[in-house]
Amino acid sequence: MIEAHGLTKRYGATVAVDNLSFEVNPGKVTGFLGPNGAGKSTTMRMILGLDTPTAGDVLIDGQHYSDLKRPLTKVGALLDAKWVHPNRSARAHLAWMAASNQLPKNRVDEVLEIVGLTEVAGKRAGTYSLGMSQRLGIAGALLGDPEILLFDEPVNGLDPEGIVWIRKFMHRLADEGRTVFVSSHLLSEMALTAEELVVIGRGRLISQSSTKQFVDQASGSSIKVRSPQLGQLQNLLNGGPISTRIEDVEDEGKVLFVDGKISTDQIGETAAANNIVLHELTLQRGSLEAAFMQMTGDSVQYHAHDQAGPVPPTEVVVAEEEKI
Ligand SMILES: Nc1ncnc2c1ncn2[C@@H]1O[C@H](COP(=O)(O)OP(=O)(O)OP(=O)(O)O)[C@@H](O)[C@H]1O
Repeated sequence: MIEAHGLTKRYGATVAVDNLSFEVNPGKVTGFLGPNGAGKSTTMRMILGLDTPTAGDVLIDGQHYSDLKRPLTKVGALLDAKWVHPNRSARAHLAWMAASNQLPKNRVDEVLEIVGLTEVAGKRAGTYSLGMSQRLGIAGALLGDPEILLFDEPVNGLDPEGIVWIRKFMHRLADEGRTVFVSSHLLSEMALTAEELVVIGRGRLISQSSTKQFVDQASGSSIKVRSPQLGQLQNLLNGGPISTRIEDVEDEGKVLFVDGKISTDQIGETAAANNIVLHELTLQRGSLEAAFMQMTGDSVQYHAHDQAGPVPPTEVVVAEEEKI
């Protein structure tokens, strides 16, 4: 478990992390989201004792990172994939890391096998592609078989197969009961990978919740109904704590949208009890991207000049890989 309490980091006049408190629990993949410059990397560095907080505290299972005796056996991290001596082979690099934490030598070949680098383990790390370097970084994080794993942008530079591999791999690590904390710019990837989210903007906590709650709270959801008896159904539904509207939708004709505290089950049952034929009954959830834009709108430090307007809710939770 990772616990941050009032974590703050100032660099001169810049407040990189501002009174941030959150928890990352075992058994789940927790995503760490925030616009560029929000303070994600600074927070990760403070968790790992690479930066000292100006105020506040962050603990790993109740201890500061600097107090861990053999840190690699407790926390594994991938922060910067290119943080490897370019003339060292992957095997030599991992052997050096293993020796620094009194880990058995055979663990090096095990982790190389896990990340699929066995065949190139003797090559100089400087010749690796970014994707291979990411895999080497992940191998390093796994060396001590730690309970807690931190990954900063782990899918950077990976091809689609590599992205799917890392997603499944993170789920496996969480299923084994480990704490997995991962930052990414790829919202669609986070929607598939993370069950929990810590969202920050300008160094401050915006939200900590499940991914589903985050999407539902921020962008709402509505129920879409198509039926040849729309008016009749609308009359039956009106009156409760909900709102309804009928709209003309291209290629679909008239569609009833229902917002508020009502489920698709309840609407289906109301329709059946009144012999109303339904052609469609769909819960339309917002996308993670729409929720993210809405929740972090004011905290984006560097806006693009041609920034698009708010993204409307879509039926599909996950859009194709879209960058923040
Ligand atoms: N060593 C440093 N000295 C001065 N300012 C810094 C330093 N490190 C980070 N910052 C500033 O702190 C803020 C947060 O940066 P950080 O890299 O933690 O954000 P981030 O969320 O990881 O961003 P990105 O997604 O772009 O990597 C930024 O304004 C950044 O310019």
